[in-house]
Amino acid sequence: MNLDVKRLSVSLGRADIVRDLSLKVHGKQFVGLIGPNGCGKSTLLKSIYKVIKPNTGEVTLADTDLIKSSPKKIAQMMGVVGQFNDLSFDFAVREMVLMGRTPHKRMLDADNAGDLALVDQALRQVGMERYADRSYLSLSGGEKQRVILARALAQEPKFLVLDEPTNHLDIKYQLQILNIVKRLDIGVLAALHDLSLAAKYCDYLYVVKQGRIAAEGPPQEVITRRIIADVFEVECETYTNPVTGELGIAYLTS
Ligand SMILES: Nc1ncnc2c1ncn2[C@@H]1O[C@H](COP(=O)(O)OP(=O)(O)OP(=O)(O)O)[C@@H](O)[C@H]1O
Repeated sequence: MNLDVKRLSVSLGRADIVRDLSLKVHGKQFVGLIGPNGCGKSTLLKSIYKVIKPNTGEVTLADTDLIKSSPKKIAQMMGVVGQFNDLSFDFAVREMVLMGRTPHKRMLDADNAGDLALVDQALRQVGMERYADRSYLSLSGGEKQRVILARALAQEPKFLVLDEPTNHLDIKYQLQILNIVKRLDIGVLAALHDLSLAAKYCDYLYVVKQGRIAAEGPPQEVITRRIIADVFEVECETYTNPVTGELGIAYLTS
C-alpha cells in the first residue's frame, strides 16, 4: 500500500508551515521524517491523517484520496500514534485500546469476542496486559504511549503514522516499540527525533527544514556531517559502530 503526498502546502495562522512538500512511502517501507523542532513534521503528519486541512496538495493511500475521505474511512486503513495523547475523561486501559476497533463498526460492541481478543493481543504486544483494568490517566507517560500504540495495533492497520512514538519511553521500550512496528511489515511514516534510532530502523529518510524536504535517501546517505550541520546546526562525525556495524553519530558541538 503506497502513501503518496504531492505538493502539500499547509498554513497555520499567517505562517506557511509545510511548503510544497512531496514524499512517498512505497509498500512496506519504514520511512522516517527527521528535522529540528518546529520544522513542520507534526503539521505534515496531521494533514496526512486529516486533523489539519492543507491549503493545496494531494494525499493518497493506495488509491484512496485521504483529503476527501471520512475520518472513519481513514481509520479503517491507517493507525495513528500522535504526539499528545492526554484525555479529559478517564477510561480503563482496555477501553482505550478497544476504541481502536470503533472505526470497523457502527457502534462499539464491547462483548464482541473477536474485538476483545485483538485488544488483548495488542496489549500483550506492547507489554501492557497487566494494566488492562487500570485507569489510563493514572499511567506514566511511557505507559500511556504504549497503550496508544496498542490502540493503533488493535485497529489492524494497513499503514501506520507515528509522531515521535518513542517519546517518554525508556531505552528498553524505545527499542521494543520500534521492533514491534518493524515486524508488522506494513508501510510506516514516523517522525523521529533520535537520529541513531532513525538510522537503525528506517529504510528511507526525509529531512525536513522549514517545511520543505532538505534531503532524502537511505540513512547512510542522509545522516552525514554536512546535512546534520546544515539542518540541525550541530557538528558531528558519523562512523560505523564496531560492535553492531550500524551507523553511529558522535556529536562534537559543546
Ligand atoms: N495554530 C498555529 N498557528 C501558527 N503557528 C503554529 C500553529 N500551530 C503550530 N504552529 C507552528 O508551526 C511550526 C511547526 O510545528 P510542528 O509541530 O509541525 O513542528 P515539528 O517539526 O513537529 O516540531 P517538534 O520537533 O518540536 O515536534 C512551529 O513553529 C509551530 O509553532
